Amino acid sequence: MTVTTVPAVATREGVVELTRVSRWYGNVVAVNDVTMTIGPGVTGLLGPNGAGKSTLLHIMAGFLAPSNGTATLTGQPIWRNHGIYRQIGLVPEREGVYGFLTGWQFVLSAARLHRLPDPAGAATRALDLVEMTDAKDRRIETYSKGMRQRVKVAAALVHDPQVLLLDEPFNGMDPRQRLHLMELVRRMGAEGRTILFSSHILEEVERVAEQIEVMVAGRHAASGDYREIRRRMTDRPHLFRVRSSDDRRLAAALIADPSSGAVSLTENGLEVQALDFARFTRLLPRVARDTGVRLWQVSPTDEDLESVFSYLIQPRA
Ligand SMILES: Nc1ncnc2c1ncn2[C@@H]1O[C@H](COP(=O)(O)OP(=O)(O)OP(=O)(O)O)[C@@H](O)[C@H]1O
Repeated sequence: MTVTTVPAVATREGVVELTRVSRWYGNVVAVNDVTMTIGPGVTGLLGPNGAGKSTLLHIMAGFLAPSNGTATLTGQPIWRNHGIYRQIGLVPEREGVYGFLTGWQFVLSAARLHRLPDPAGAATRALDLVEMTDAKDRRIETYSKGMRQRVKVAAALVHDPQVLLLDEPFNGMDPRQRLHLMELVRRMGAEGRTILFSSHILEEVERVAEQIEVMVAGRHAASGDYREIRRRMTDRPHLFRVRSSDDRRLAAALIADPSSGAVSLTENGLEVQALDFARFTRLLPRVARDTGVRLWQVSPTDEDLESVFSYLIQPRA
């Protein structure tokens, strides 16, 4: 007997698909011609501030209409499709919770808004899932950041949606709270839900997500396994500024090694492009020692997130 497993993308069950989606606000193009498929499991949506992550999540949640293109879930359009809204939960970035309510009241009101047949039962299950049962009768204003986030997740999950979208869920949490929420996100993904969360921190994304989608300046910059994305980020040429007791002598010695690319002398010292990052970081102190040059300053000039991400969107040979 042959057993055939049908991939989720083929059946499109629980699959969110964006096809050539753009969204603009007046003159601002927040999302620019994005085509993306998000299937069951955990996917991280990575990008610097202003990349268009929140806009994309809101389009997927049915909160915003695309200005152009289509967004579907399980093959059905999302925008103004009430049946589909039932299958999506969104945890927004902003707090959006009333501190005077208890966790129980907050999640129960979400269940009532969905007109669930058994709101109390649904609220109990959702609070249990995020391990907030013990604290459910305390007012939200007494919760820690992590607890508030988990209660927001419970409200977004109260109708048991297939798709859960989380906007910067780990922001502002302490490490323990972060681990706890990461564990919850992983568990929900393993149960077969389609989970997409946004972040601007690669380390955060790669600890939870198998698949990463990278957004830069409204464009879909890269997509893939986190190892591949990390490799591309580390392998890019790095630019360093170096100040030393004898820049000229150091430059001559560095040029001789293939791990340094262009080396230029400037008023502020040397600018060295390291083609092989790991090799260059070993080379520089060795060369300085061998040539008797003292290093005063070694600083990366292109380490900000924008330049790392920009590198990802450069066309490659
Ligand atoms: N309602 C709006 N009106 C005008 N411009 C907007 C609006 N919402 C977002 N933008 C702009 O669209 C672009 C994308 O914003 P968006 O919030 O989607 O990015 P983001 O990646 O989620 O960033 P952040 O992490 O800072 O929220 C930004 O330039 C932003 O200023």
